[in-house]
Amino acid sequence: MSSRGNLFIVSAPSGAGKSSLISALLGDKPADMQVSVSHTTRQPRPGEVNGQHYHFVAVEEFKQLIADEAFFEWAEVFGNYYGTSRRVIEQTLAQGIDVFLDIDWQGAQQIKQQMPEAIGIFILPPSRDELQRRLTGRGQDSAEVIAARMDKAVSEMSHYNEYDFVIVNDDFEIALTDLRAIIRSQRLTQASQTITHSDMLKGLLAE
Ligand SMILES: Nc1nc2c(ncn2[C@@H]2O[C@H](COP(=O)(O)OP(=O)(O)O)[C@@H](O)[C@H]2O)c(=O)[nH]1
Ligand SMILES: Nc1ncnc2c1ncn2[C@@H]1O[C@H](COP(=O)(O)OP(=O)(O)O)[C@@H](O)[C@H]1O
Repeated sequence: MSSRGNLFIVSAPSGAGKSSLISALLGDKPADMQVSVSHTTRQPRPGEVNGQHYHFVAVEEFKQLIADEAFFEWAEVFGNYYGTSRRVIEQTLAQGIDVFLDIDWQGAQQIKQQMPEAIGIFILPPSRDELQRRLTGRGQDSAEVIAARMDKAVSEMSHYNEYDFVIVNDDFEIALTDLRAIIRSQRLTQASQTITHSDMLKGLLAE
């Protein structure tokens, strides 16, 4: 008997390292974890693949998906729309696979309202200076976009206390170990396991 997967929400200010952490976590494609691929109306960055990093869609298409109630949650971030497909999440969780949502605090609030058992994880950078360095070092955005992202970072970070867990991504390997520990501990909760109904437990507790 397989149990339902856990839903993990991972949020952070842009540049804090959440994509890197999620990629490292799912690097060798474990069968029991998947990252949700969002829809967005923003332009792809160099190297981004449609259907892999995001489903890149036009504004009209996104609005139609909203009207069709196709999204579990959606939000406007940096002037673009982003949304999480409801059907894919439901199907994946039903297969017993854990799902990771890389979404902002607005989306996290919507998910928590609909699914309070979802686990919220917030990633913080060690300092503002380091955040600026990482955004610049990534080399994917113009100076103007980076300045806008830095402005947004402070308001984004003010939502850290709405999450169940907070990870400071200073040393990458430590942050990754912390992330793995959260997932592991969540899988060991009774609610995540079918252990209470298992033959093993019946055998252990039999009079
Ligand atoms: N609410 C919501 N936010 C999303 C979704 N997908 C991505 N985001 C957030 O949108 C913000 C911008 O993402 P992106 O353009 O990829 O830039 P990045 O933050 O530099 O990786 C980040 O905070 C993401 O977590 C989504 O489906 N829903
Ligand atoms: N712990 C870390 N120390 C130094 N650089 C990091 C660390 N974590 C991530 N980075 C780098 O910072 C940049 C932003 O990381 P990224 O994962 O794209 O952030 P986000 O998805 O949160 O926007 C990338 O160039 C990444 O390699």
